[in-house]
Amino acid sequence: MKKLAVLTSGGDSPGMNAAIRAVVRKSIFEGYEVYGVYQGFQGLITDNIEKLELGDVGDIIQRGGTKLFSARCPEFIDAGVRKNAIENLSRRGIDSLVVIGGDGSYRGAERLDAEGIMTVGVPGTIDNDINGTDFTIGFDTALNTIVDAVDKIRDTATSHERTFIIEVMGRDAGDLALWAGVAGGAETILIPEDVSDVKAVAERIEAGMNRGKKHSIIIVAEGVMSAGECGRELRKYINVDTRESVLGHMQRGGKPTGSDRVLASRLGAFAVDLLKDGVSGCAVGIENNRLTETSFDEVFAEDHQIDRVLYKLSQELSI
Ligand SMILES: Nc1ncnc2c1ncn2[C@@H]1O[C@H](COP(=O)(O)OP(=O)(O)OP(=O)(O)O)[C@@H](O)[C@H]1O
Ligand SMILES: O=P(O)(O)OC[C@H]1O[C@](O)(CO)[C@@H](O)[C@@H]1O
Ligand SMILES: [Mg+2]
Repeated sequence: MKKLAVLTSGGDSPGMNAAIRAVVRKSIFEGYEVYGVYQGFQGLITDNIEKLELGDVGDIIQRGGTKLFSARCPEFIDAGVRKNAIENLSRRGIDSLVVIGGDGSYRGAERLDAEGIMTVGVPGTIDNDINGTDFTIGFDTALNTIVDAVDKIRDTATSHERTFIIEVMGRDAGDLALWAGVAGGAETILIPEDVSDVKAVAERIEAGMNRGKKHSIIIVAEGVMSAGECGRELRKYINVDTRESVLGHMQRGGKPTGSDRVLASRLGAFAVDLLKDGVSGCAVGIENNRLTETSFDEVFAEDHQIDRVLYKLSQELSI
């Protein structure tokens, strides 16, 4: 019987459980024996691998986090360490692997594929920073978590006539900041894909205040600077009552949205389809609502780009 394994790696993201469920159920549907690797690449090295049955992935589609746990495992860069991981799979007769994770996890997945384990990547990260897909699993949930926080902060910003600086995650990508800024009606969105001119931001806030505007929301992506740094910079140019709010890891938790559950289900099952057809060394994605596969080489070829049209719109709407 063909054997396939699945793992989650890197920062967890809401919807990873739905993706695990899809991989497991689709694999069994296709006649595979399926294994769960616990703690990402770490579990491959330590041989933390268990056979999964249909019932093992019941009652998880609605849960945040990952049933298989996740880890950052820096030593996986070492080919000698990976050899041990591959041996742990081969000993069980497992020749196919689904890696659910972000861009870093794809690096490990690409290596495993080159070294003899047929591997497909599924984009699971809140950062939305992966080429070959319009959306990553968890992005929509994190976006909604941020928007909810922004709405709440706006209430108190209005009452106290303050400028709030809200720092959001995204590592080197500005997608969460941009989408949350548009959805939350932020006055300013600072993303790493553009030059951040805090003096110009201060001038805009001042102009707004002169027009009678009482409060302001600035969303700053963590890849630009911290909320604290942004506040200090801003106060160099204007005398404004600011408060900073770092949303932190709450952005990674919570029930996945319906969209993330459906996306995870589609992508997880598609990854199994590809492996069944002998296709590997690639990542699955969704582009214009169509399921696509993109070779790891192509995924890595260029830096992830922000949606420039949406960014321009955000500027037009926040004057
Ligand atoms: N060059 C590489 N070679 C082999 N493995 C790698 C490489 N880069 C990263 N990895 C593995 O992938 C793991 C996850 O990578 P990383 O911490 O960048 O998270 P990610 O998958 O990008 O997810 P997220 O950004 O959402 O946290 C690393 O801890 C490491 O085990
Ligand atoms: O949970 P950790 O290891 O602190 O990592 C935080 C990072 O992980 C992410 O949440 C997901 O990549 C980033 O947005 C953030 O920079
Ligand atoms: Mg990443």
